[in-house]
Amino acid sequence: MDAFKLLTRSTKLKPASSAPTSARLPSTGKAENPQLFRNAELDRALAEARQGKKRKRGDAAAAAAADDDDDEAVAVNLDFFNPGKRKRDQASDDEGHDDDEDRSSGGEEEVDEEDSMDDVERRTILNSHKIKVTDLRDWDVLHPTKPAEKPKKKKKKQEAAAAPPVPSKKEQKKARRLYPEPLVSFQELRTKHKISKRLAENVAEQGFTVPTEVQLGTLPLLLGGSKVLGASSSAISADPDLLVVAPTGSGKTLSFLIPVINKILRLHHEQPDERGIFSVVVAPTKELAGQIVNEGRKLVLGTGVKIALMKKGMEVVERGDEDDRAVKTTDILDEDSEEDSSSASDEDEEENTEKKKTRTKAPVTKSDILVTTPLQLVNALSANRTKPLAQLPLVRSLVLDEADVLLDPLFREQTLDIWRSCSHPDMRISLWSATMGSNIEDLVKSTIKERQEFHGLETNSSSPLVRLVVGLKDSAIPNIDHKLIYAATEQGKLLGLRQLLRPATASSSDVRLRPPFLIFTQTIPRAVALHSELLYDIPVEAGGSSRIAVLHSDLSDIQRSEIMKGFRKGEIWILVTTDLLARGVDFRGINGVVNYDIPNSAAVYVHRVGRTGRAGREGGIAVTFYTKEDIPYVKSIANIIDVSEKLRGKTGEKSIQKWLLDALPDLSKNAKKELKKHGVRARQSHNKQTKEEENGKHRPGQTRISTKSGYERRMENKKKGAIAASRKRKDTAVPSGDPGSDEDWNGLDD
Ligand SMILES: Nc1ncnc2c1ncn2[C@@H]1O[C@H](COP(=O)(O)OP(=O)(O)OP(=O)(O)O)[C@@H](O)[C@H]1O
Repeated sequence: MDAFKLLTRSTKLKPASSAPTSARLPSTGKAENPQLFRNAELDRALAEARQGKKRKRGDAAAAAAADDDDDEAVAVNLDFFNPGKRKRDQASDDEGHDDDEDRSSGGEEEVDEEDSMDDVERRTILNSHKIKVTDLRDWDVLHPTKPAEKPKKKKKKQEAAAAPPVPSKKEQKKARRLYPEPLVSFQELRTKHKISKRLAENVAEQGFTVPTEVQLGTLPLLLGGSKVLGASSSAISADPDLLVVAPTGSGKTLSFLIPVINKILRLHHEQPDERGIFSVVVAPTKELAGQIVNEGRKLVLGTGVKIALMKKGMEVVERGDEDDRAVKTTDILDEDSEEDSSSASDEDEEENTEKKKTRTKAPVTKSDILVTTPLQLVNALSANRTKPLAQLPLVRSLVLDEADVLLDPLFREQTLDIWRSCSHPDMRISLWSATMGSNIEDLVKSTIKERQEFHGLETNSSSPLVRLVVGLKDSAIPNIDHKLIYAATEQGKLLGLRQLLRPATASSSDVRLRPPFLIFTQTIPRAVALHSELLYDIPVEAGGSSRIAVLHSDLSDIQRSEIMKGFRKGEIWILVTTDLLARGVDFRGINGVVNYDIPNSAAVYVHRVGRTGRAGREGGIAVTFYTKEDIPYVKSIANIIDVSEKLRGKTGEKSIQKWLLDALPDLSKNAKKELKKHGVRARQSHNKQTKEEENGKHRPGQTRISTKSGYERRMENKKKGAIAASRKRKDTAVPSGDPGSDEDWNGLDD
């Protein structure tokens, strides 16, 4: 069934050939290449150069294999558990899953040093894929001044004269650049980085052909086993704390899960008696946390590593407290309220219900990896805030996915609490997002220091904080088309949206958006209202109202997961939602995103539109409607679109004309803050009189989602109310003189 054809209600659709984009829609399948910044010619030249280098070595075997499969040709030392050694021990993993496999493929060969890339190759590959790696340590840590040796007087004078001048900022910046050896193929995970065979097989099982840029850059850094050269050829030790900014849909999940699982496998082998939570992955919403667990489950299959989603009532620490055997708990905060704040800070706040119930203490989880939203884990660590925060003493990796939002004021305290509760001296943190505010780096640096001091750990300069940026920081992916459409009024937006739903009625130059797609609104009530407005826009032949759904944090967990399933399966074609789904959630074949209401910040725009164009898929469209009220807030979005098109090297007419960019007003810092916190004020509380309306700045109902005029709606409501009242009068025999009967009737409320 062609969803588009049915939605257009037209049989006069142009054939696919005349609509060239349809051939490469995200929903049509796999992307040819998930790398966003590749240079095919350069890649070919490098591959040839590497092959030439191997042949030169006169190693006949390597040369023969290089023609076949480059990675197999690498003479391998597969000592997964002992990467520093040259020879492989007969290691086995604790569960015995990998034992035989590792041994059989291990061999006693040595790592071929010459297979390491030379400096020029590393730089060329990293630069061509727009990967920039920077050592963020303070300059005096990076270049400590040598302690005075008490030299002879004469020598002391000479030394003082020859003391190196403090380098300029530019020189420091250059000196901070790092050039880790990139991962050119997934096979190298095994051959160079010695991950377990089973894990490597699970990765291969996913069917990915080449690593994405973020995988290419971060996996070697996090897995170790290869040199990380600095600009001045100084090497750093692996296993750093890592801050990653990489485009939406670029495969960050795999980038952090592989090293996390690999580290745990190593720990299982080295310390078989030590069991507990070794890794914590924090994500801002349940939907994203659930998705990470699903991805993780595919990777841990048969490795003996366990991954679990944090659930209410789950015990994460052994308290040894008898009171806890059967505790009366007060679930002060429902986690939905936490997600609400991530979705739209302004949404009508859900009343936090206090649920008092008696429960028996559950056994402590046996998972190695715990994936959680911040509040859920903090509640578990503090017994719903009735006890001091417990520690997580075994955690070696803490992953903050969508780190910028987790460190935003809304979640900051909870996230920092989790961070501080990880007390192991070897704990490393990695922070991932497609956007990262400028304040995050300083916050991360100070928290690393603070945690070390808090736990009395030694400040370890050999575990640096490294930043890896793919492409341009805080920019939208270049492989989607952006449309910024002026709709003047709320009614104009609704008309515009209906035109997208039935493009056959629009002219050929108009945007064509094929389902499945997402529609974002500013608040939950607006999402609900838009959903009911569109319910009957889908023809019955196409499945009618069952094809459109609304998802927000006021729904129950079960409803939320049912809708997610329906959308993933393709049963739901159009999903109206809030910013709850703006981040992280991966619906691979989404053809487009509609910003029915403009996002609260440029960062939210980047994340919302990044739900399409995943893993390099072409043909995704991002439509943003704006009204007169939005004009003061549109410039940052227009700028993002402009930069994205420049990145793409788009020729011809640009989506954002220069005159528009020049004409749009800049937003003050305070106004930006205000917008981020509250959204566009005019549409804050749907169906209620807003402050602006009260002050006469906006006409009443101006921001309401409806094509009907206020007068029409009032008349309709009156009619409905009158009918309801008359029924009520008929149905219930009202005892004479009952004072409640009149007061109960509230049909005329509009
Ligand atoms: N090397 C690869 N080749 C092809 N597809 C890949 C590769 N790595 C990951 N993917 C796929 O890319 C999609 C996006 O991955 P993922 O959800 O990890 O992106 P992300 O970078 O976390 O995005 P976001 O910033 O939106 O959270 C997933 O469907 C994943 O399976």
